[in-house]
Amino acid sequence: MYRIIVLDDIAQEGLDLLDAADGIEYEIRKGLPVDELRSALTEFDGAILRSGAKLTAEVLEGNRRLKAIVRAGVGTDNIDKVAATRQGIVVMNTPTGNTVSTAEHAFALMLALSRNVAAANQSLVEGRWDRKKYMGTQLAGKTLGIVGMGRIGREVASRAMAFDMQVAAYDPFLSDEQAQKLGVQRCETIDDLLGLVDYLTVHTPLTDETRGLIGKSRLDKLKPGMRVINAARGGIYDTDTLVEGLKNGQIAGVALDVYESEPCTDSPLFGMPGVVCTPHLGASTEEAQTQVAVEGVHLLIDFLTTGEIKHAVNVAALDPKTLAEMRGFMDVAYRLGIMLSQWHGGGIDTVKLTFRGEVAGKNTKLLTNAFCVGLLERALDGDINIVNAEVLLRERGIELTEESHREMSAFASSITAEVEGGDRKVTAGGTMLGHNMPRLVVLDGQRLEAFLDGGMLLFSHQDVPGIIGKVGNVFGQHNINIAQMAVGRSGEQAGGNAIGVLNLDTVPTPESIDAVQAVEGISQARFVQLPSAGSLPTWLQ
Ligand SMILES: NC(=O)c1ccc[n+]([C@@H]2O[C@H](COP(=O)([O-])OP(=O)(O)OC[C@H]3O[C@@H](n4cnc5c(N)ncnc54)[C@H](O)[C@@H]3O)[C@@H](O)[C@H]2O)c1
Ligand SMILES: O=C(O)[C@H](O)COP(=O)(O)O
Repeated sequence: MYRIIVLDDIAQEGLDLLDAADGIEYEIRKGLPVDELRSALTEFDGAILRSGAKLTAEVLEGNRRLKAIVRAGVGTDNIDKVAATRQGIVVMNTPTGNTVSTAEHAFALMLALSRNVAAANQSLVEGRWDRKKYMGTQLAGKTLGIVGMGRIGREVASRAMAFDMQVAAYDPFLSDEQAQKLGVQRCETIDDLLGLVDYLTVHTPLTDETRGLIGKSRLDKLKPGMRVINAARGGIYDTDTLVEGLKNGQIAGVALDVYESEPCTDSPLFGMPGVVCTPHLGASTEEAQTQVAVEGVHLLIDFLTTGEIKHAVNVAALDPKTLAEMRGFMDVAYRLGIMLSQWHGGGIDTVKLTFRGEVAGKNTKLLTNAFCVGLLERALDGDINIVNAEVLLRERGIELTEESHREMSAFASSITAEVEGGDRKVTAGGTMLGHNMPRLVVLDGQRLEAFLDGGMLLFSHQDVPGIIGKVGNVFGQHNINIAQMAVGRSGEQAGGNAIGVLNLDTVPTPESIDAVQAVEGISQARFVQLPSAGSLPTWLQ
């Protein structure tokens, strides 16, 4: 008998499936305090939950029985995935079941803001017939800004267009071509978007990049009198900034469904004029709850009874022999992905991977997935791994092609990646030299040899005397130590295009990068951050 624990309210349709499944029994145990939760989990093989239960490292630590956790919903931020992975627990979610309901809720909040629905209702039921006070604004003709054009962001966009709104969007993975197809105006940066929009809605996970997206430094960049909506994750807008913006009129309305800490029954925003809030109801429709419960229960039963893993958001089990054999080149592929996402720096349309030599005869899917993890992980807050990376890449409309050639190039094995989007194409080749030493051996067609490690400054330049010395001087003046340096060029003759790579001991200041960029003969300089050995994902350790 497999035992499943149900930790939050899920739809009856999901429970009916559990009742009907052979070899499965379940218990509903909601609202357990930490100690009881920790001990309860040791009696079960699988768990299913929503955003209520918190599966922290403390709760999961030492568990030898639990093998799978299913989130009946999207966000897995209430599950410590690093801890789960270390415990060998697969974490899965149901990425699409509540997409439409959440988009509709964001839209409901936008309409409620525009027409003062909540405040007018409150005033009426308190006995006032106040038609003057609640003058609203029309959505048609206004511009909606969307940060995060994933599943929910795109559904919101199509609804906004049906309401005759213009849509401007920012998402690092949105290319011009995709934006054109979706009928939205793509903004290069978040700041480009902010000044344009009458309404702003966010549909990203909470990451280091999205936390405090609207904070004090951006308040005066907003179009005066605009309105903001958050049905993604609490913390994306800074609460104090929203309060200040409402008070000084920079912001006319705030609608929130999510909070930094939940449950939340106390916020300085509650009760302020122009504020409408709901208690995390985005996914609370009969349709969404039925879909996520049914899908979630299927995921658990299939995993426990057949070993099938779908929609995993942490590391999938790989047999130890394959992993040992492939780990070095998976590391190369992963680092090339991280480097090229930053070196390209914009929306990506196509990725081409070429495997040469011995590695071409191995399981190159693992290498492709490792590359895709590197390419996307900065935008996806770690909810990406070697199991789901390729699917997530293709879901974003990025075309992926792979080629394998058994004959060797200059190295026994190598990986070349070509990333294209907008009018920019970047390429990089990598290999392993020695034991566990990922190296960059080609960048944008120029041969070189550099460590794929830590902070790196990449710069394209003319192959003329004096440039390297000037770059060295800049970093000397800014007290930044250069650990390693490599230069390369495509041909044998001087005078053409060349590339330089510096491994730096500290993160350079924006001023120092500007100073490098200003050196005559340098066409482009960019700092990229790669992981050091201690900060690799678990599947590479
Ligand atoms: N309120 C609710 O009940 C509810 C329901 C479902 C989902 N959510 C939350 O909504 C969020 C989005 O869900 P989804 O299914 O659309 O996810 P998704 O993965 O399909 O889309 C997220 C998008 O955000 C983009 N992104 C990441 N970092 C970014 C950044 N710094 N700037 C701009 N864009 C960035 C990604 O490229 C991606 O396209 C999740 O956090 C999820 O937990 C809330
Ligand atoms: O990430 C999600 O799926 C939503 O935030 C919904 O959360 P819920 O399942 O607790 O309603």
